[in-house]
Amino acid sequence: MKWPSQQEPKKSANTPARGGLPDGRNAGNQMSMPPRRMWLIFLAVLLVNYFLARYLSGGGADAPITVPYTVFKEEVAKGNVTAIYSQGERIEGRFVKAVTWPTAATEAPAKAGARAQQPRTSTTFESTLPVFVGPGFEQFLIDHKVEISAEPIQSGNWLTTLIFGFGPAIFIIAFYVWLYRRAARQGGMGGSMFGLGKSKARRYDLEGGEKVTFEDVAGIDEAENELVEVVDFLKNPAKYTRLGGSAPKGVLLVGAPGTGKTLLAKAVAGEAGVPFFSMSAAEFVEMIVGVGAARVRDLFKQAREQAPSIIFIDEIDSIGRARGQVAIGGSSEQEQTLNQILTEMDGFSGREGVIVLAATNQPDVLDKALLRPGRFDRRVVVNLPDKNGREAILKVHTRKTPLAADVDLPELASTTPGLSGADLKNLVNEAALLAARRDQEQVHQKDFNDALEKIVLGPERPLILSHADRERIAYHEGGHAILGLLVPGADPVHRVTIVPRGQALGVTYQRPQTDRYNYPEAYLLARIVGMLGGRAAEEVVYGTRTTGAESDIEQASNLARNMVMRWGMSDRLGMVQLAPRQNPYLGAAGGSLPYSEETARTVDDEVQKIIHGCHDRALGLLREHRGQLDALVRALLERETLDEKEILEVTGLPPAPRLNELPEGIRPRDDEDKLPLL
Ligand SMILES: Nc1ncnc2c1ncn2[C@@H]1O[C@H](COP(=O)(O)OP(=O)(O)OP(=O)(O)O)[C@@H](O)[C@H]1O
Ligand SMILES: [Zn+2]
Repeated sequence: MKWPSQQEPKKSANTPARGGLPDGRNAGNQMSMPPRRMWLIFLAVLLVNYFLARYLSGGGADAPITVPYTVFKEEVAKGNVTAIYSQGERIEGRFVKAVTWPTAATEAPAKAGARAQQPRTSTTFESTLPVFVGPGFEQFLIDHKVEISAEPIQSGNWLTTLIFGFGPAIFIIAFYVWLYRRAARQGGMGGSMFGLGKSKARRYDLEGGEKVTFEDVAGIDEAENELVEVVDFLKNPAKYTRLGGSAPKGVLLVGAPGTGKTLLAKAVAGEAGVPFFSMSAAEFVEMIVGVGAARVRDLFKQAREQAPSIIFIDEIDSIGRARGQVAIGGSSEQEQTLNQILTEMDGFSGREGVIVLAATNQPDVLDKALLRPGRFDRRVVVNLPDKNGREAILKVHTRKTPLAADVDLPELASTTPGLSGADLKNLVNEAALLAARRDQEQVHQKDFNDALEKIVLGPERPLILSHADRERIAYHEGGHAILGLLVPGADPVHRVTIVPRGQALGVTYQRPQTDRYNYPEAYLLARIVGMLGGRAAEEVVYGTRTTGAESDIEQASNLARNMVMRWGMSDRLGMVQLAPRQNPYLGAAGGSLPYSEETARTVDDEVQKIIHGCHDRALGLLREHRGQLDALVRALLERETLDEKEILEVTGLPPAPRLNELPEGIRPRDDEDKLPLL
């Protein structure tokens, strides 16, 4: 049994955030026609070819009949042959009057094993001369006025030959030409099939991609503001270069996945009204060495021809890794590609009006050469949106969604810390699908909540649980929830459920009132008390323990360890850094800092002290408020899911007093000081 609780709707690794969505930027990736259908067309073409050939050769009235030499000689003797053409032993010829062969008479004694031939009538024939034909043969023909022709007799035959001989080849070639044209028009496959060195860059605006403007970008205002200047430059390059100043060439967009880097780049192009060439860096590098560099050249050439324009290189870290650090194999190819990008960027003056935007979520691994002046010397950080940002993004994506009156976007924004723009877009989409499935005309708040739960925890799991199990789960979740209400400084409890979902058998959601960028110690302790509340409730009620607290224990231990090792919250150890800071984009960083064994023991002691203290506090509070806990559990067993209002109603508890909140707007600089979410 495992019921990780108190999950914050943090972005989970398997959030099906982006990908399946109609995103426009993937449009050029695939041919619009599935390969299977192309094979069908190919087959059809071959079939048509076959039947045409058969018709012309077999079905035609003038198809020659094959006659024995004796019959041929007879017909010549009768004066019924006008002309022949001979090549080696084979002769073709034309009758005066059509002849039917084989005749009914000759058919009967047909030799066993001889191929049965259907009687046919024709004015042309073929035959084979026996080797013993003497010199008198020619005279014999002349006597019977047979013209000996220098050219093949069967006039219609060249077509047959052509189709038989070259038809399939011609059709195949035509088919490929057609395929290539199509692909070239789409800018997709043609590149990889026929011109490896062609960049597969897609001109977004030509693909029928909707024009994106800053209107479509929300919640990342700082990044947006920094790009306004780029737009201005593209619109009016002369203004900048008039006094000899040089224009921006490269801008690096840094931010977590799904924060809208691609969207921003498109918006810059859209605002400036210039072509947008986009390409993922991973696409540059193929198995064949040298291809990457050629593609880069081609990409820049295209962009320059259509300047002013924007080149967008996604995931630049996949080729821009510091040289020499790349894993063996493929490294030289990456290096070449990277060098080509550097060369191209040095090559244009900046007056040409080509601006290169590149995106990455790992700026620290990039080769320093990429970041030098004249290259990607500007860096724009795209942060995960804060509460107001999330609200704005939800507004953008619900523009076309019919929302019911009960939908509270600010509330939704406050329950979704850690979600990116792409996640929020996905949330709106899931909620709309859910509402449609429920035959509603509008999307309700409940649809959003259910969609969020599904995204964060996975779909509901139909588990058949005994009454005893359900009760135990209800007490566990009830413990988390009650403590969330009782402990000063804890996040408000937003929702409790004992519906199994994904890995969890039950969930208690708490939502921060504001985005916090700086966490007071009391808040951290309140969180640990809440995390330990599930197990504590089980102990108070049943006096026994289960495995259900595994992920609670994991989270609480991590938090306590960070308090001691990173945030100087142990009096015994003081403000000594014992664990490295975490990369905000990569989660926990590897490596550890050196310290003595004695310190290690002290760390363990201090962590244990925090955990034990919080555990005792949880037990004490729950014993004291057993009545409220029982009431909450009764309601949970009955209704399975309770929201904030219902929880306060059934427990009769007032919302817990809050610690002083940080004023909104206090933000860390860039990506530096943001505490990793817990
Ligand atoms: N700030 C935002 N405002 C509005 N929509 C957003 C925002 N951020 C992301 N989205 C939505 O999410 C989609 C995907 O975002 P986008 O591809 O721009 O993210 P990204 O940062 O480039 O991600 P990746 O690093 O994975 O390439 C966008 O098309 C857009 O619909
Ligand atoms: Zn729990």
